[in-house]
Amino acid sequence: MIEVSALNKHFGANHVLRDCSLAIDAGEVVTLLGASGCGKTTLLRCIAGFETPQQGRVTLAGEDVTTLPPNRRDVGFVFQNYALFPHMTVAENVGYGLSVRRADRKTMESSVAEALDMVSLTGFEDRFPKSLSGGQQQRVALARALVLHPKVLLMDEAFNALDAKLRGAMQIELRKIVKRVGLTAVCVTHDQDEALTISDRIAVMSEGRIEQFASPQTIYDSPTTAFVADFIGAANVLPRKAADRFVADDQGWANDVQSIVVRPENFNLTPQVVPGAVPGRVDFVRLTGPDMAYEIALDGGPSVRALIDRHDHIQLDVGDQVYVSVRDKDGCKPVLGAL
Ligand SMILES: Nc1ncnc2c1ncn2[C@@H]1O[C@H](COP(=O)(O)OP(=O)(O)OP(=O)(O)O)[C@@H](O)[C@H]1O
Repeated sequence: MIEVSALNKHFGANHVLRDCSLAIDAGEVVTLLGASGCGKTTLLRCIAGFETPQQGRVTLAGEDVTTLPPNRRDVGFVFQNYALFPHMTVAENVGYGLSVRRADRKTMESSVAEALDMVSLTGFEDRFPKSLSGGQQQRVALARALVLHPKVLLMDEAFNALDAKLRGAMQIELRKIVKRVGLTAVCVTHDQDEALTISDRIAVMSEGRIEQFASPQTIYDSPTTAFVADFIGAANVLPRKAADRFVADDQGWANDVQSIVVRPENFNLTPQVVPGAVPGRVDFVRLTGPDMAYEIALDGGPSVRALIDRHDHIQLDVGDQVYVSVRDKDGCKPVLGAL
């Protein structure tokens, strides 16, 4: 549905996108995730038509749109600050795109009503943006994009203006709406929880490159690089030598593997000696809610993080001697690169 092929974008000497390629299926929700400045907004703007790459191609539904302006692409856009017109009512804001297209009054009224219904804002037609909550304003912005029935919805940090609790609720709601309508959506965020909540697939970006493009589960369970492992969820990224202490028979890891990733929940802690376990000392203990999070300084280094279910009833305090082993050797994942 959306195909981005070997995109390169420079701003002067700044090489912002480096050979970015993505094939996004119809009906998929994809997130571009990465730290500030990694190029995710620029990639979204190339898909929208606000930027033109120096090299590479963007196709939408099979049509090469690389050099077409935004209004000639069938895309809807939700901006970070919603960009609602303050002097227009909710209905006028939502209907704006239709009035530009000179839709007749009847079509306009029924389309606006339909779009407001999709975002659960029926009855808000005559209100002005400033009288709405942040979440309601975001829904108006979404309705304004949906009213034109675009093939593709693009969203740039669309949840930033909301407080943490509302943000979580709106992420779930957005995903439900997009799935119900059957849209293809591409969203930019720097927030890993948001990416995990709304996405079918996540493109993790670093320094203008797409490091990995896969489902949330694959990204979490099988990251391909040390960067991705560290960016999504908590991870122990261990030098290969250190990991060999836990996984003696080295699992046939390839030669170019530099690091091994062990998620904190894959470590087991025991106060008594266990065959194959590595001795260490508890450095820090923290309650996370359902789990206890431990930092353990292994004898001879390095430090590792372990997450233990409180139902396991392991009582360990700072300074205690402890033995660290892995629960599942298959959960020790070889990755490229190091931290
Ligand atoms: N119009 C522009 N002119 C010059 N440089 C730009 C322009 N737009 C973006 N850049 C530069 O390109 C790089 C990537 O910016 P971009 O906004 O794509 O990153 P981002 O990952 O979305 O970051 P953020 O989360 O902070 O928005 C940055 O170094 C930025 O300064």
